Amino acid sequence: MIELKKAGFSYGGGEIFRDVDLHLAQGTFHFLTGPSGTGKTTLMKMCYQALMPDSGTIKVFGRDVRAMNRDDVALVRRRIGVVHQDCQFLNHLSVGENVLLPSFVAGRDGLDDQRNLRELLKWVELEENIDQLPPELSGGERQRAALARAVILSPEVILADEPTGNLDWNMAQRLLTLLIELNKMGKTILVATHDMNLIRAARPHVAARVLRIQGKRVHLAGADL
Ligand SMILES: Nc1ncnc2c1ncn2[C@@H]1O[C@H](COP(=O)(O)OP(=O)(O)OP(=O)(O)O)[C@@H](O)[C@H]1O
Repeated sequence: MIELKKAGFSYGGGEIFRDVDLHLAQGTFHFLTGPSGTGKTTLMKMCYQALMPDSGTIKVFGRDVRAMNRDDVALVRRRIGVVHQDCQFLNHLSVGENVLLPSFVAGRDGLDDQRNLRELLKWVELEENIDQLPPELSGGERQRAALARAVILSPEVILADEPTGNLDWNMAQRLLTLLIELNKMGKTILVATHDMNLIRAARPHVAARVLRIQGKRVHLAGADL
């Protein structure tokens, strides 16, 4: 689904990645770890074309990102759901409107998605919160709303950036369970996290691989976590 070959990236003078190889095959579940500031968010942005590599290639759904025009990028992005580290809600819109936002941005008439909305909010246990504003939600509720928004267009790939970062352990486990459910439905999942306990908790339920950013490259970690 997403493949990086010898990809390099710098912010101005600051090199973040050099010769990164990465392959997220269909239906796989990966965790992405690494100390703060090593580039987890940056790598995710490269995967959904918010950032272009300076060198090497990135293929998304088999297509080289450099060969895509803006329309191609927009179409590809609908196939990738993103849970941003800070959720990125529009605080003047309700939870329901925020979850439906990708549908409006994609120019869909929204009817099917509105039918999906209630199902989706039920799935993340937020059906009572549909008319609330994002600032009125707890941290765990916000993360679950962000997950609902990431999957409203039924993407094939879900990228979640520290989705459990500010949550207590029970809430983190609930969110992990939702991500594992999505993977069992065939979705390809990449979760950036600092939390080794989260990775250990996933082990009995999903054959997740662990990627570690080290020395500006992405390494497959061993089983010794
Ligand atoms: N827009 C930007 N311009 C310049 N430097 C940036 C920009 N965004 C991130 N960086 C730098 O790039 C490096 C990687 O940042 P990134 O946010 O990808 O790391 P991270 O591993 O996700 O960190 P954290 O775990 O703290 O969220 C950091 O040193 C950061 O300061």
